Amino acid sequence: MPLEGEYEPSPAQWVRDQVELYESSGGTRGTTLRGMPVVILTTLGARSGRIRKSPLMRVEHDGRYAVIASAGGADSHPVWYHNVVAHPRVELQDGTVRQDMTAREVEGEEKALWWARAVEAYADYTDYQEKTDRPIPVFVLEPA
Ligand SMILES: C[C@H](OP(=O)(O)OC[C@@H](O)[C@@H](O)[C@@H](O)Cn1c2nc(=O)[nH]c(=O)c-2cc2ccc(O)cc21)C(=O)N[C@@H](CCC(=O)N[C@@H](CCC(=O)O)C(=O)O)C(=O)O
Repeated sequence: MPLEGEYEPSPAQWVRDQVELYESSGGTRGTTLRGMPVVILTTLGARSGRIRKSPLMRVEHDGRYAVIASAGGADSHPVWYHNVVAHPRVELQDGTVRQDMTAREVEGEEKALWWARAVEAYADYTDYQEKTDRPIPVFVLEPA
């Protein structure tokens, strides 16, 4: 059941453009960043209730995904982090496949396992965590 609400594009032009290309091509174009696979996370705004879409690196294992709230190693969480906390029912588009998912933040050993998978998919996550004292949150997404 798709999330309902008015879509509010990102204020960041490059993000908006990637979402637009990804979606308008049915998930056949705009699906990478520097050659590495990207997914689109759709969330419900924690305050606005608007539909928000965030391209994120693809981290997948046995049909489950992780999304990493790295924000390039910034000292504060990306805003979409608060949306997922407030509304764990999200949508994920992986290429041509779009799924309803439920997100939960993971800690401890489970986080370490998924962090290793994330770094394998996108090595820059290691640099991002070194750049900030903020523990970078990891959500695991499972089919709703
Ligand atoms: C700029 C800001 O974006 P953000 O949600 O902080 O997310 C920043 C980035 O994480 C986001 O742009 C990602 O897509 C960047 N990004 C990645 N970001 C990551 O954190 N991890 C990744 O793996 C990642 C990969 C990636 C690949 C390709 C690409 O093009 C971008 C990629 C934003 O959209 N702000 C909006 C508000 C958005 C919002 O959700 N507002 C909530 C309020 C939430 C609250 O504050 O409670 C609401 O609508 O209610 C605004 O200022 O109007």
